[in-house]
Formats: sequence, C-alpha cells, structure tokens
Amino acid sequence: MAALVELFHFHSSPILQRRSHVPAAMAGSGEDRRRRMPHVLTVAGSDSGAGAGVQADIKACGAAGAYCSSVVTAVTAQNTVSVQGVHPLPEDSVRDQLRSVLSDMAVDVVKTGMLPSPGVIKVLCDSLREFPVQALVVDPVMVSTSGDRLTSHSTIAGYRNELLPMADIVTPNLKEASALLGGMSLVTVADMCTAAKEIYKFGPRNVLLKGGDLPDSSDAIDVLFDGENCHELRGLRIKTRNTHGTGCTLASSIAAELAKGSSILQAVQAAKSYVESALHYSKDLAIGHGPQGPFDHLFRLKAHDLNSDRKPSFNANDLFLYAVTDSGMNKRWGRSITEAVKACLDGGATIIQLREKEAETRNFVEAATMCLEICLSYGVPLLINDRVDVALACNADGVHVGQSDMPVSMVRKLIGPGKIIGVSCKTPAHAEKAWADGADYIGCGGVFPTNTKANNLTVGLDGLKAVCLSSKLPVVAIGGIGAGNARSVMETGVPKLKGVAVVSALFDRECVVTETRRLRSILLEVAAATK
Ligand SMILES: Nc1ncnc2c1ncn2[C@@H]1O[C@H](COP(=O)(O)OP(=O)(O)OP(=O)(O)O)[C@@H](O)[C@H]1O
Ligand SMILES: Cc1ncc(CO)c(N)n1
Ligand SMILES: [Mg+2]
Repeated sequence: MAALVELFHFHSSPILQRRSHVPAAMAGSGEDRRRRMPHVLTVAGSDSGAGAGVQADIKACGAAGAYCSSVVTAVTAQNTVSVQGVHPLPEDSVRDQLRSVLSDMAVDVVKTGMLPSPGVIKVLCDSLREFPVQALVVDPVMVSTSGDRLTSHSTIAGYRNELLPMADIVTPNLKEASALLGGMSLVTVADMCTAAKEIYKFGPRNVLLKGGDLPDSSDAIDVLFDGENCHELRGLRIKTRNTHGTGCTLASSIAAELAKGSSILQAVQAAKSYVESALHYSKDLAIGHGPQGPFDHLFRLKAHDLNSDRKPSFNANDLFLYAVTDSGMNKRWGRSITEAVKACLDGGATIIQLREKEAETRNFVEAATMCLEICLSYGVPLLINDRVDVALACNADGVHVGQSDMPVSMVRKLIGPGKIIGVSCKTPAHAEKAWADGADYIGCGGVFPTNTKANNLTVGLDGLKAVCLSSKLPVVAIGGIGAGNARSVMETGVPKLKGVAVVSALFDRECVVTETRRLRSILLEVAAATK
C-alpha cells in the first residue's frame, strides 16, 4: 500500500518540480562551491557503429554542454548495413549500474533508449522511485531503421503500463507509435496528432511523435502534444543517407536541454534544430558501406576550427545602417548606381549591398568596380547580392546570399576566408545553419511587409526576436523598415541585433542623403537611450 501511495504521489507531481527548479549548472550550496554541470544519464544499448545508442547519446549531450553518464542495457553488434547481434545484459548488472550512478552523481535527467526486456523496465522504474530525478525522457526504441528488432514484444506492455506513466516526454517514431497503439496506421500529420493524443492517455506528460519516416513529405515534421495543444514542428528535410541514430540523438539532446533548465517546448525545438544542423553538416560524410550512415554529432567543433583559421575582417557594428541598392528605384528617380551609393555614404550608411536583379553581367561588374572604389574611400564595406562571380571579379568585401542561392559553405570555398558572407534567415534553424557553415552575419526578415520583394513571408518583430535570441551571429533586420518603424525594431533590444537594412526608405525617395541622415539620427538616438 505504501508503495502504491508513493507511486500515485509520484505520478501526480509535475516531474520538473521533483527536485529543484534551479538549472543544475547554477545550483550551488554554501558548503560545496565546486562547479556543477547539467547531468543526463542515458539508459540504453551500445551501438558498435557508434551512430546510435549510448555512443550517440554521449556525443549529443556533450555537444549540448551536458555531462552524460551511461547505464548499458545491451551490447549490439551493428554497422551501417544492419544489426548482426543483440546481447542483453543481466538485469542485476543494469540494477548495479543504475545504483552506482544515481546514488552518487546527482543526475538531473534520465533518458532511456533500448530496453531489451520487461525485466529491465521494471528495474529501471524501481530505481527511479528510489532515486527521483528532475525529468524522464523515454525514447521507446523498438526496431532499428534497418528493420531489426531491438526489443521483445512483451516490453511494449512494460512501456505502456510502467514506464510511460512516469515519463515527462516520450518520443516514438511512426512505427513505434503504431506499435504502442496496437497497429494503428499513420500516414498524415493529422494521423500523427490523433496518435499523439492516444499515447498521451498512457500517462506521459508530453508526446513527441517523430515524422522522420513520414512518406512523401518534403519537410521533417514532428508533432508535440502537451495535453492541450498539438504543436506541428516543421524542419528542413536534409537529403542524406546519414540518418542512423537521429532518434537517439534527438531524445538525448532534449534531455540535455531539460537538464540546462529549458521548458519542454524549448528543449524539443533546440534539439530538432541541432539534429537538422548535424545532418546538414554531415550530409556528404562517408562512413560504412551500408544504406544508412552515421552523422557527425560534434560538427560544431569542426565549424569552430574552420572558422578559427579565418581572420575575419568583419566588424558587426558595420551592420548599423545597412543600405541595399535597387536598380528599379534608381531608374525611377533617374540616378546611376554610383550616385545612389555615394549619396547614402554621405548620409552615413555603414555598409552597402549591391542588389542588381536585372543588370547585365558586364554592366554589373563595371558598376560594382566603381562602387568599390567609392566605398573604399569612405572606409565602408561593399557586398554583392547573390553573385559570387561578380564579387570575385571586382574584389568586393563579400557576398550576401538567400536560402535558395548558393550554399554558404560553397560560397566560403570560392571567396576564401577573409571575405564577408551574409545570409538571409527566417528561422532559428536557418540561423544555426548559417553559423555552422561559416557565415559572418544574418539578415533576418521581412520584418514588415514590403513591396521590394515579391511573395516574401513576413516574420514580424516576434520572428526577428526568435532568430536573434538563438543566433550566434550578429543580425541585421530587413523588410519594410524605415524612419517610421526603425525605432520599434531597435527597441526590441535583443543583444545580437546590430542594425537595420533598408532599400526603399533610402532609395525610393527624392533625396537619398536626407533620408539616410534622418534614419541614422533615429538609430543613434535609440542606441544612446539603451546604453
Ligand atoms: N532527413 C532528415 N532531415 C531533417 N530531419 C530529420 C531527417 N530525418 C529525421 N529527421 C528528424 O530527426 C528526428 C528523429 O526522427 P526519426 O523519425 O528519424 O527517429 P527514429 O526513427 O527514432 O531514428 P533512429 O531510429 O534512426 O534513431 C526527428 O526530429 C525528425 O524530424
Ligand atoms: C543500441 C541502439 N539503440 C537504438 C537504436 C535506434 O536507432 C539502435 N539502432 N541501436
Ligand atoms: Mg528511434
């Protein structure tokens, strides 16, 4: 009876309150002032190929800045072709490992992967009752992507009846969700929401149904049901064969973010964006001969290496008043491109981008060469929109590309380490990728509706803030910005936001110098007020 009462009490308390609200890394008692690290314990199987399982978990947590201890439940022999063997460890060994870690090492979050038998599930649930943790993330591993079974049929009941009621979040893929629900077929996003709600009834506080294997979808769509709302989380689907271990990685990354103090939704979004970046970064990686390769969890270390070779000549403060030229507007007002550039420099623009969508290449290169000379005399960098060839030909200071232009990593290879690369981003995932690929800054927008760019999705001030908060690179806001609203943009006060980029507010006006001065004095006022 006592056990039952304890169990009931355990289930009804929000798990994130079980221990402390203070993120692990910040907690510190008077007696022990040693630095703490967010700590995830993974209870999972070993993957000899190291793309999934315990090995993936340790790397994913490491990449997120969390410590990861590991209780091994089984040793698998597997590679990029298939699973050749599964050797479950004795339940006593799993119990011993759990006790060793949980009794001593102040674990914040437990993440589970392969649990080979109902007995192991029982051992784990008992251990969690004895040593409560802040949160439990359950990845109900059942079948490998190669189709090999990683658990017995009888464990499905163990998941449903014992483990899921204790979980803060469970992360089935489509097949696992279907198995948990006795074979329900899942083909659409609407099916995924229905299934997530059904799985929620088993007792977990959140259900993340992963759509990595959703047929015919150009996006990677996951669905998060939190008991009230069904959030549809869309990411880019990266074209690669290197997706072995995405599920383990996602769950571990969620666990690490929870250990750092994030909410469930924040943790899931950060984890999804990390998986997307890692897949993108590793899409051409060649490890193994089978159909599904692993990816590089620690790509960020490499991104740092690549970027640390560079001596970036870029100063983020140059983004303060960013002028983007438009040939149509110049024509309308009867100005040459050099006249337009000189005028905005006189008004105090701090960086110039030539955006010439119609110009013939010969004329564009000539104009860019003249503009570069003018910019050099003002000590202001000149960037070229989209045309890497034109930037190279006139030796401009850099290039600005959009999401459908040449990928940043290729631009970097072509223009070399010393040049500036900017990239247009609408989402935190875009921003993450821009950084990993070696860009120098991000242009985020359209913040407001604009006529300069047709069919351009508006992200609003909230979208801008979200990108700035997640971005490791400096950001310039763009899209419908002018003297009337620049103040509201800069007053968002988000640290990475360095300035505004403008087109029509400068160039679709009678006097470019006057308009640039007007905007500059507004920006200076906000900067002075927020200092
Ligand atoms: N090609 C891809 N591009 C981007 N994201 C992907 C891709 N494939 C999977 N994902 C994402 O990776 C995460 C894991 O989902 P997935 O459905 O692949 O899990 P899984 O089948 O459990 O993985 P595994 O069993 O291989 O470890 C999800 O967030 C999913 O959207
Ligand atoms: C050990 C292990 N755990 C989980 C998975 C699922 O990807 C796998 N292939 N191997
Ligand atoms: Mg999986």
